[in-house]
Amino acid sequence: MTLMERKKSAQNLAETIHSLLGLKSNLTSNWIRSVCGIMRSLPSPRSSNRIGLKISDTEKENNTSDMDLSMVIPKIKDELAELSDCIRQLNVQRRQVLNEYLDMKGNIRVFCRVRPMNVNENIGCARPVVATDSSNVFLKVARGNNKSYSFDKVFHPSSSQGEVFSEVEPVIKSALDGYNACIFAYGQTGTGKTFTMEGTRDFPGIVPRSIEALFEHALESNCTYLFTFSMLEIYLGNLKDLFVPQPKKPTDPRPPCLSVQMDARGGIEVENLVAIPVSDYNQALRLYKLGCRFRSTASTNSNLTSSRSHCMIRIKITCSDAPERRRESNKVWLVDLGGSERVLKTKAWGKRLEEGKAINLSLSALGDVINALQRKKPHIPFRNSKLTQVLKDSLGEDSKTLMLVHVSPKEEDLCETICTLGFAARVRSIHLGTEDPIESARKEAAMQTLQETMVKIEDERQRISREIKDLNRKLENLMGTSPSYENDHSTTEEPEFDFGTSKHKAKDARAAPLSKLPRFMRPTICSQRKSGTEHQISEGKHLGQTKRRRAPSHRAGSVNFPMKSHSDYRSDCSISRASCLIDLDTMCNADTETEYSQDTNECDVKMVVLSEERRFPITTDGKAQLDHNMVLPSIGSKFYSTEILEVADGLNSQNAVNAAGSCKSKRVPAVPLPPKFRCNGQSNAGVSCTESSDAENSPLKGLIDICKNREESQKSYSSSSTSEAEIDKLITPSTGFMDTHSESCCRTPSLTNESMICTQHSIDALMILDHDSTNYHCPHDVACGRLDQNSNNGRVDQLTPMDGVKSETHSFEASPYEHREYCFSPFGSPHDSIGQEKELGVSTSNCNVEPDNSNLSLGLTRGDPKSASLFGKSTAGRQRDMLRMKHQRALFKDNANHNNAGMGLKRVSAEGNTQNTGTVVCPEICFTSHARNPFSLTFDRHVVSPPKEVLESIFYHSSGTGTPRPWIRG
Ligand SMILES: Nc1ncnc2c1ncn2[C@@H]1O[C@H](COP(=O)(O)OP(=O)(O)OP(=O)(O)O)[C@@H](O)[C@H]1O
Repeated sequence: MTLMERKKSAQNLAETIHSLLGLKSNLTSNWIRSVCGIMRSLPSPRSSNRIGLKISDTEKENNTSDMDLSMVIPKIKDELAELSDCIRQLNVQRRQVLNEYLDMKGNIRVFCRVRPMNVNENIGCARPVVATDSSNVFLKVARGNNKSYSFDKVFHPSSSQGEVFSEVEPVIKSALDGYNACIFAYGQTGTGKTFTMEGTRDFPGIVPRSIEALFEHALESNCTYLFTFSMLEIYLGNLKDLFVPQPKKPTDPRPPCLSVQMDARGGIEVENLVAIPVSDYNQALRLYKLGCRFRSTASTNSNLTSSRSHCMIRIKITCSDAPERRRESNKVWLVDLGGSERVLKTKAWGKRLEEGKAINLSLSALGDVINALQRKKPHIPFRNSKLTQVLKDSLGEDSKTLMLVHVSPKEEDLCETICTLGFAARVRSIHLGTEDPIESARKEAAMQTLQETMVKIEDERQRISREIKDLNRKLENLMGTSPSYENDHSTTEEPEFDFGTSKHKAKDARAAPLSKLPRFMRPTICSQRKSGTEHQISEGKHLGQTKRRRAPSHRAGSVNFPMKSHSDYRSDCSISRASCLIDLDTMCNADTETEYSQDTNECDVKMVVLSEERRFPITTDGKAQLDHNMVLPSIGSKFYSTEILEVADGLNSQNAVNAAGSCKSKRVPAVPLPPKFRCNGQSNAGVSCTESSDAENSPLKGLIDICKNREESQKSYSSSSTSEAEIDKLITPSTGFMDTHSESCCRTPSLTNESMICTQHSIDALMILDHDSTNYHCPHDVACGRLDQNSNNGRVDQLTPMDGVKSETHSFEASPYEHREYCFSPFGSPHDSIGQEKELGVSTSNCNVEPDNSNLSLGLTRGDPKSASLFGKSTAGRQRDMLRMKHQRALFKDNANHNNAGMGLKRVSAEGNTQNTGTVVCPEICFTSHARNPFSLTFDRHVVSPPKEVLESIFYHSSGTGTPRPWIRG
């Protein structure tokens, strides 16, 4: 037999056998075995794989030319189709099992996360009152009278972000299966809700991880998904789209408020909410960061960057080619709720009080709703708040809900912790000991079985995936083209639930040895502790951990709007009807306020029909109009027709808006002044100044005039030599004012020596630990009046000659994990000298006083405070800066470039420009620390303090107690 004939006969035999194999049910296994034996004995045998033909590479090389490809290829394709069907069925099974598993766990699950003590709390008197195991929280209320609360899962203080997300992951997974999902972070203010949801650059929270997981799973799937990303906040009962540019000035037209609509099937839609399609993780993250910038945050007694609203992220998922999905279009809500707060404790007033009340009301309404859902009550009070209205179709039986309750470990927060845990217990409807042990054991066993089933399904999927991969490769070789079965949805070697492969994701070291299991099924640190198999791994310490490079999120407050009904101070935004219900003078606390939820009528579902002009306000500024048009949905968009915008358009327009002056629109919380310091005729400046003839005689008059002239002529400072000369004259100390050598400070408060008092108090009250007290002063609660040159025609009449000088150098060390804004004033704390504490609320307001002759050189170093470096001072620069600091804010930023010893001092001007500089001269220093590690700040001060009456009209410090100071002495 020639080689050619042998090949031909082998081929024919193989084909014959193969066709017979199609009738395999009629053939005996012995017969197949013997035929296969014959085939193996033939030259260049063709081995058979599962049911098809397998051609070795060498043989392919030799025989491709004469093989009858038209026979082999269809068979491989048939095989692939069969395997794809298998995978599809396994997917359906997996979905069912996952859903069953989640149902058993509960469609509404409540987790608890206990915040770790921060450095300041550790060194202070606070002692932790919260102890946890994997599902219980124990409160040390009194000796022998501990309280305990049970949760679906408890994350203790050392739990990592990855651990938290591992419990959230199944919900995200089931969102891809078409279920609506809702994940909340609830808790007292300052307990770490934003940390859990947003996280930091190095410790990304649930939002970035969820986005990433969604895209990863979608990629692995064989379906085509469309994701759209939206962000809104509920601020004082109003829905605000965080992607719509906010007005830069109070007079600018405001974008219309969003309204909630319901369709015939009970689906909820937020009308006009901008939804931007995103196709990958990076796009979504960019949008998220963008939206975060417009969130309303403010400083309170409890948290320097307190969220004053509920921030809601909506990811809408649409998939039309997966009939097995629960819905064609569904949504995931990720909600960072505003912090519940006891108004009496936070001492909030005015704006902050209203915000706190609005937050408490809606949280109470949310608790009512979830409780009613849990108890399967016939009436669910969705209409009691905007929050619950928006989430109506995402809470309930057909949805997955996760509530992450956050508590503080501090003793002084015990009351709030009890309230929070009580709320959680109410939501969960289960208190410790009320669960039937037999029933829970049965449930545990069933869940265990489901877990095992899922693992089996996952194994099978992987095996078939590998086969598909092999066949595809062969097909490619035979055809010389890419495989036609590219959409095999399980081509990856990784288990479907393992997210550790993403290039964006910080890898979880614990994933490796337990990779057999989906991550959310792997034991957590808690359970490992319980079972004695604890891995001593904490977040950030993993070897080889890939850090996610996330830019630090920037926060900015909302734009100020004049509030008519409260004319004695500037305020922002409108007041909801809910907040109006409550008398501002009433001293309530959070506990009593929660009773108001049923009275709130802020939440009626309404159809807002806006005129064209209102939807698209025509401004004289063509660009502004363009911005709005680019981002707002189209006029014609009706209910359920939220326009989908191009992500690039949205981002571009936002960037344009930001560049145009987002810094300008940052919140500058205004602080009302007591009547004695308020002057007639001035309302929009924090401090009003009557015109006084004394001003004409003021030694600062020259300086004031210079400023005025400068504004009028719009000249740059540097170009005005006259100005500089005059400034020089004014600021140069003549009678020993500028003592450049540090001298020891007068520490004896003496009303007769105001300059010393002021200088010392500014440090004592704002920065230095009060060793005699168990409490700390609240350094950030600096309320500043404004001497607004525009509104006051440039006169700063109350400033009188300077009468003191101090030069000091101090070094401090900030605590880690701070993402805070600090303010301090070289003028000092006047409340002692005034003789009474001013309970004027809190603010980290800009200080817009005229440049005085205080001079600060600021330097920032990382790590060792002793090695703090000072930026050099340049006389010329200082003079320029002194003027520039008017209406400016000094902002420290943790530079990404760690090699830079100075770490970069960035100044943000009123115009939004930033410039690196080494010297700051300003009457008040405000800066934001994004530092994760301790850093130190060293400054030289040369303060010439104004006399008491000037201080009284400019600065007030609230006397917040109990709030840990962000600073410790370095
Ligand atoms: N698990 C944690 N690990 C480390 N730091 C944390 C943790 N939780 C919270 N923090 C820190 O505590 C501070 C307050 O947290 P955060 O701002 O997230 O609180 P919040 O509950 O969102 O407050 P609010 O409701 O007022 O907005 C932040 O500096 C944050 O970094």
